[in-house]
Amino acid sequence: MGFAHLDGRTRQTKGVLQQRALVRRPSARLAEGLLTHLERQPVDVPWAVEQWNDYRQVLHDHGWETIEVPAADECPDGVFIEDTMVVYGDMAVISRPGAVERRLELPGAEVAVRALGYRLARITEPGTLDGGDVLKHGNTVWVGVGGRTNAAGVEQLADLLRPLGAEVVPVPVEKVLHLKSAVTALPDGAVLFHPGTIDDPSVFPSVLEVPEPEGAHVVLLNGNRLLIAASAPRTAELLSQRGYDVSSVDISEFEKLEGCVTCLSVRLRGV
Ligand SMILES: NC(=O)NCCC[C@H](N)C(=O)O
Repeated sequence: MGFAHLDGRTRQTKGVLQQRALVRRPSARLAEGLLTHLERQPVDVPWAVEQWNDYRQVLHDHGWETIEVPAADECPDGVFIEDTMVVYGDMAVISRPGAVERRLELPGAEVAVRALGYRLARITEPGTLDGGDVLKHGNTVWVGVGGRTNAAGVEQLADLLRPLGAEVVPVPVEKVLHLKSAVTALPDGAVLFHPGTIDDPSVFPSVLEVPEPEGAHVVLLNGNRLLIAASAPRTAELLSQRGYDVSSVDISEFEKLEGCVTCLSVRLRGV
């Protein structure tokens, strides 16, 4: 017996829940990726590809099917597929990245999610929105605003998701690239954060402070299983002590480009 999380509600389904994740292979031009808050460092692209394969393997080990979005080799940041869309229930909202150069990444992402049967909507001018600015838990959708995502983008997303039962909450973000560079949520809704990344953590009903910035990023695999970056060993230990089954993956080459574990996939939890 599976459960489908559509329209923000959980419905029992006859089938086994399909866990599918969109991923996109790193471009050979990865080292040219955009930087906002970090100094540029040399990037070992072949090692990045190995890390990307390891990331996919952890998803596979936990029952996820990864679906490769058509390559975008001319897009250095194409591997950060999370930014191209926001999926809620049976709707995929195609983003309008705040960085103009990343808009070339959208066509392949749109083809892939349409082929999976999702209804499509899109953010349009003057709105901008990156998927990395959108954190969902239950029917609450927190959206980072002030960096790559502007107020018009938040408003458009709210207009699209409210009819599906979502409550959209804007969160000012300026110290880090995206909202999910600062916070992600545990299965129980507790929001992980490291001091100094967001001004006002009280916007979240429940928070858990973590000992390192990278510890704020987790991917929910299923049940109590989490994926975290190898650069957050103290947080991995903290979460293990709280009863979570934590898998670590080294994504050092992506972190050099302000990427994190959530950026490398779009997780689709549907039937
Ligand atoms: N969701 C994310 O946090 N994506 C990371 C994007 C990093 C990329 N170098 C950028 O600046 O757009």
